[in-house]
Amino acid sequence: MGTRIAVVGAGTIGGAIAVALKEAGHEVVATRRNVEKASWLKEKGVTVTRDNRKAAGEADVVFLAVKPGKVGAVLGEIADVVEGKLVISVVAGVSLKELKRLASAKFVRAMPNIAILARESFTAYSTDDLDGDEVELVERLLRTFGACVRVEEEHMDAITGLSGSGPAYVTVFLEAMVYGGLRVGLPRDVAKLAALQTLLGTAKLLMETEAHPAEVREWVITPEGTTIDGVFELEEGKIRTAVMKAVDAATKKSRILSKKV
Ligand SMILES: NC(=O)C1=CN([C@@H]2O[C@H](COP(=O)(O)OP(=O)(O)OC[C@H]3O[C@@H](n4cnc5c(N)ncnc54)[C@H](OP(=O)(O)O)[C@@H]3O)[C@@H](O)[C@H]2O)C=CC1
Ligand SMILES: O=C(O)[C@@H]1CCC=N1
Repeated sequence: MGTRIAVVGAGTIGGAIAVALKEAGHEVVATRRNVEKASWLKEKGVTVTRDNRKAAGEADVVFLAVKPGKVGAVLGEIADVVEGKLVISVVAGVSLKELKRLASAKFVRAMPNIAILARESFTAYSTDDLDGDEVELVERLLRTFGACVRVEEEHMDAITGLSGSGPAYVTVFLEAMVYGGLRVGLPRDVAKLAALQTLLGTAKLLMETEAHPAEVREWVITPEGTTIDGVFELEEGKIRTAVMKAVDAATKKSRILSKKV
């Protein structure tokens, strides 16, 4: 049976959450102030309103998806109607301790990514005072987004820097792959499909074989062949350092976001 869900803050990620849950058979009400910008949600059967208190008050589970700087005001507005309820926050950088200071709800801190739109999110979550049935409900809801893993809260900022922000890094790499293809004369549509399918296929291969990425790379590099020349250029461009620095910078930013509440 479907659960009654309110998504408070139906922007980019809140909208994706609302649609995924609606399509999984739940009753979903989504809120934002500019409701005219949420017509795509209505088309998917999500009820849209400006009324946070009514939406949260009538729901069994509330998702919180506003920006960190809005959490204090929004939780202040709905605190009494979410008392004792499950509230799943996907807000970057805001700790369970901070959330509990703002309302007496049963909080879950979760970090999905935009691949919810394709039901292929990696979502990590953390919580400390839910019973077994509540944890089961949370996982059932989060699994509608894609893969879901429970972690200690100390890892949530790093998860934000790695997989929460990750789709942005991957699209930079993908765009570069496509440009590389254009530079050596491929038609645009072929270059795009070649890059996308290569990413998808490599990820699937690594998942299925559980091989280390370095091992798969060795399978591709033929001695004196083509790939080693490409890999040589990548290493000279310090791609690994660049990606590690990107994850590090986003993690550090997540760690300071709590100060904005
Ligand atoms: N984008 C992503 O990939 C991810 C984002 N997140 C987290 O999700 C949160 C939202 O990010 P994102 O979706 O990118 O940002 P958006 O700006 O797209 O969404 C935030 C939404 O909150 C709404 N909002 C603001 N104030 C209120 C209010 N008082 N009541 C109800 N709704 C309100 C805004 O709409 P309006 O102005 O119309 O009210 C807006 O649509 C952030 O905390 C971020 O850390 C987490 C994982 C991934
Ligand atoms: O950029 C942000 O702050 C959010 C959190 C993770 C992805 N987007």
